[in-house]
Amino acid sequence: MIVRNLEEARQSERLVKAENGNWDSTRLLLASDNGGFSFHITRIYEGTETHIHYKHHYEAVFCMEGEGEVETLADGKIWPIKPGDIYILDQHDEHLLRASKTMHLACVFTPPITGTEVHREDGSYAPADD
Ligand SMILES: CC(=O)NCC[C@H](N)C(=O)O
Repeated sequence: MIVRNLEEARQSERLVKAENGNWDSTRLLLASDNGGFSFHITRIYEGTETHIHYKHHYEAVFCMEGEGEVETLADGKIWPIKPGDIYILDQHDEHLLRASKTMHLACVFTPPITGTEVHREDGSYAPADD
């Protein structure tokens, strides 16, 4: 059994901030917990645009608060996102994530991330065995 608290985790190294200041993410469950997935609470700050391309991970993102949109680059489609929506990058979709109102997201990654990942130049996180 594991119990963790978001506010407590935000006071620790579990809180990771994007180098460009666009988002932060509190990694509540990680590869070291051996569950086969990781679970994060992410804030995407209002007025930001982030290029993301998880080539080595599958991610599901549930919006709890805020407002924004995802633009999938392969087809130029815009997907408005509001509380209650979930989007799933089942095709390792390259996309732009924009927040018009700071978004609070619950994110699940498989394979799990190790904890310190931030986006590389190409929008990806390093694969688990890197
Ligand atoms: C939605 C998304 O991928 N945002 C970037 C941060 C990521 N959720 C993470 O938790 O590392």
